[in-house]
Amino acid sequence: MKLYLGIDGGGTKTEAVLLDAEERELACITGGSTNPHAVGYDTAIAELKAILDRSIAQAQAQSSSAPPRFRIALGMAGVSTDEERSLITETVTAYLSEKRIEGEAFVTNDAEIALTATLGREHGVLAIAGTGSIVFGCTPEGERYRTGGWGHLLGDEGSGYRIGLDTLQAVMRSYDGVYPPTAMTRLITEAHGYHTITELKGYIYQPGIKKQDIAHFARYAIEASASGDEVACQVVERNALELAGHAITLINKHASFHCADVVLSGSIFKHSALFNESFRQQVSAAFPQLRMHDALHTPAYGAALLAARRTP
Ligand SMILES: Nc1ncnc2c1ncn2[C@@H]1O[C@H](COP(=O)(O)OP(=O)(O)OP(=O)(O)O)[C@@H](O)[C@H]1O
Repeated sequence: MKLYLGIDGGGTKTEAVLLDAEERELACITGGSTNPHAVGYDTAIAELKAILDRSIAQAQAQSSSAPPRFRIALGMAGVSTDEERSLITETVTAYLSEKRIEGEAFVTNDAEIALTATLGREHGVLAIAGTGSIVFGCTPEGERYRTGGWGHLLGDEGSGYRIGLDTLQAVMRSYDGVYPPTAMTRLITEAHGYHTITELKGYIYQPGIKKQDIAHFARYAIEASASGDEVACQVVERNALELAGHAITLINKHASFHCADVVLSGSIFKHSALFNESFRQQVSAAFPQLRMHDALHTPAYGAALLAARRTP
């Protein structure tokens, strides 16, 4: 019996989806971040092995006959160079042999799995706004292009991280009177049990504060902007326009992208109507023939489809 496991390793969480030979979903497992640039290699690999343990235990519990054979596709945020891909492939291959499990693994990227999840194919344009951000394009002939995706220090425009950082800076500017009062201040003080917003300083400058801790604050801009808060709307719209600029640059790189399907993926597109709409308007104004789609299925499901359909 052959089973297909798709893994979407994000900056905040990792999701695994298990499909049977008929591409029916058997299980969905979630765990912590497996992005080595967000949590470090040791933690990322330990988390990946824990997710493999749980996925394989679920698969074995559901297969009554002979032990299943696995094909595993991993779409990992932050794993983009050949060296990084080899390291993850070797780690998973060694894991399978150590556990005496029959199977093979290959690493794709978080863009290809998200495109496959919605379009059922790997060509098209994808904008991801999750903890990080990237715009990715693949032509029908398999040529690949990307804009952004350089991580939180070098890029990540329009990401949860950047919106989170802008949110933190905006509430401090509002406290100083540089910006007008904003509902984000109350949302943060209430959620964190602060008496005053200045307590943020003690939290943010603690050692060990990570990219995803900053990205967490994006939710306050998203919530306040939904009620029309001026400062929050500016934060959200500015980031949507920055990511739209990346998308327009990417689309300009190849004629086939000018009338392509564009998939909008990641929690920021999902949870912020303002972000989603601002992005769509800006990009459609430049390329009116594009077809925009909100992501239909999870990227982990797309990874599992790739595991089923692509030979490593
Ligand atoms: N309910 C919510 N409301 C508003 N924002 C949210 C919500 N849930 C998550 N977010 C935002 O989305 C970010 C995570 O997005 P997502 O789950 O798409 O990323 P990820 O897959 O972990 O990361 P990536 O793919 O970028 O490495 C959080 O950091 C937060 O900023």
